[in-house]
Amino acid sequence: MQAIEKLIFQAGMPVAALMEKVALRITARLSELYPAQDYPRIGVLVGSGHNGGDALVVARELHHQGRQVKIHQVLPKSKPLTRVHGCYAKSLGIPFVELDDLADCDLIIDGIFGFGLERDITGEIAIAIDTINHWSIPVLSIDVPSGLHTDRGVAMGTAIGATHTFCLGLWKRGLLTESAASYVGKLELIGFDIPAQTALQVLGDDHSLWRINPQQILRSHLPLKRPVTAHKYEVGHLLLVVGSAQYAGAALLAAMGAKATGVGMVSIAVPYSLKSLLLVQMPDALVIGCPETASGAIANLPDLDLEKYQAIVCGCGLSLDAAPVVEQLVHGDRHLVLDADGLNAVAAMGVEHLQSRTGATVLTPHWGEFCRLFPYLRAVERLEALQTAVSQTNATILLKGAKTAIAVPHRAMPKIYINPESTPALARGGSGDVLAGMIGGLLAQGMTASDTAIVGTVWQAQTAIWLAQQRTEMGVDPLTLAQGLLPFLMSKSPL
Ligand SMILES: NC(=O)C1=CN([C@@H]2O[C@H](COP(=O)(O)OP(=O)(O)OC[C@H]3O[C@@H](n4cnc5c(N)ncnc54)[C@H](O)[C@@H]3O)[C@@H](O)[C@H]2O)[C@@H](O)CC1
Ligand SMILES: [K+]
Repeated sequence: MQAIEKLIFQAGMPVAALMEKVALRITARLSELYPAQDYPRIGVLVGSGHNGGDALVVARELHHQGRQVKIHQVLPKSKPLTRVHGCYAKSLGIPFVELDDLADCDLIIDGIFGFGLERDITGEIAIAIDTINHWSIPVLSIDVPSGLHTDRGVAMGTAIGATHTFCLGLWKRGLLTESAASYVGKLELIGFDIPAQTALQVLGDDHSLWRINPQQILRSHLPLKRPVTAHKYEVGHLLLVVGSAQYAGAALLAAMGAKATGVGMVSIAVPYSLKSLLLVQMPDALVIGCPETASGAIANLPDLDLEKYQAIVCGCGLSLDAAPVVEQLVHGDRHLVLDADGLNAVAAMGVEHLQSRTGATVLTPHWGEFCRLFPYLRAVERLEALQTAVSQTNATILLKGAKTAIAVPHRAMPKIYINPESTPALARGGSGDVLAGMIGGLLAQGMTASDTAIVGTVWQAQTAIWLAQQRTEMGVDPLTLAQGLLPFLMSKSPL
């Protein structure tokens, strides 16, 4: 961003004009989200740099709209442009006040730091940020919540917990990270017409990090279309290798996730004692009862011709006692989705066994499972760790979290796609089983591994958001989720 900004200024755009343009756009969007009748009193926090300059222009405009604006400057000195905006605001009679005088505001605008934050925040500014975080006043952060590292998304000492963040120009990497999720609130991009040529010059066209556009992903992939002459075995045969005496429900939830994808045929390999349970719940599935270990896990797969399956999902509720089965599948050539104990079994056998697989491999770990798979990456930043993990395994890895990241093998440098919209309603035992089944169902129907991971993630997250609006976050249990996948799609594109 700094390099792009420099080129724009070199080409002749005056710095002050760009600040004016950006701040007017911020003001326009702010006025839509926080209308004057509901938010008459505005507190504006101003730092020493151009983030503070933006905030001062917004303060001026809101003052002219007739709102009661108060400004608190956190540092005595400012950059020249910020200083002159401050002088003009004073000349208009906008009061410059102590921090505590903002406590009665309806909205706080955070213009303390943007991408110019250089070091940890300490002393009075840290105290000010912590104080604001204790108030229950909505906060709108300009560019980034002050204190958050623009690239890494970690708090530098402390950081503002924003209600809304208006990111300026281009998405900043840090805002999309897992660690930023609890600081950024709702994210919006405020564009300011960066010339495409300038962006290309700085960034090139082969980026390794992408922000998923959920609406576009859904529109272009779902519902899946099948040929009019489709035969059930032409629209995918999926095998699930799942379940144990201890975790029977996971098998069922994975199967329900798979079913929602419309896959032509679902076969479910479970320990023999679970067979009748699965059949009652999934009469359309072929249930294969397998020999069991003493603990009720799958001991081995009976003589199955794995060639007939287009994809296999392995791991949901499996238990580690079924590790030999995971090993067999990893050494096979089928497209394979590994989840839960499937991942733990691979962690025990060593991830290097994935490298030579000929079929596609999709791993769906949360961070704990990821660290078991790649213990030497535990201390590395999440997205960097993900990139290394993909390079070493040649697998598509879906790292679950508030900002699920999907990393895909791509020449020298894996590509990472971040899902920007989700809901904590999904933080619930069983959500992952549904997802693994969905990915398997899509994979069996011929979608590429990377598309299945992206489409599955987006479809699940958007369904959960939709369900949470109707039933609250408490109401999005995995069964409801699996059953909501298709009604959600219908609500998007009624037939
Ligand atoms: N993207 C762009 O091209 C545009 C950027 N603009 C704004 O400019 C911002 C960047 O402005 P700046 O480069 O002036 O940087 P900032 O406004 O983020 O802050 C830099 C100032 O903070 C001080 N500082 C940094 N870390 C500190 C710490 N830990 N404790 C105390 N002081 C600290 C620095 O000495 C410097 O004075 C963007 O975030 C955005 O809001 C807009 O004005 C217009 C367009
Ligand atoms: K800010």
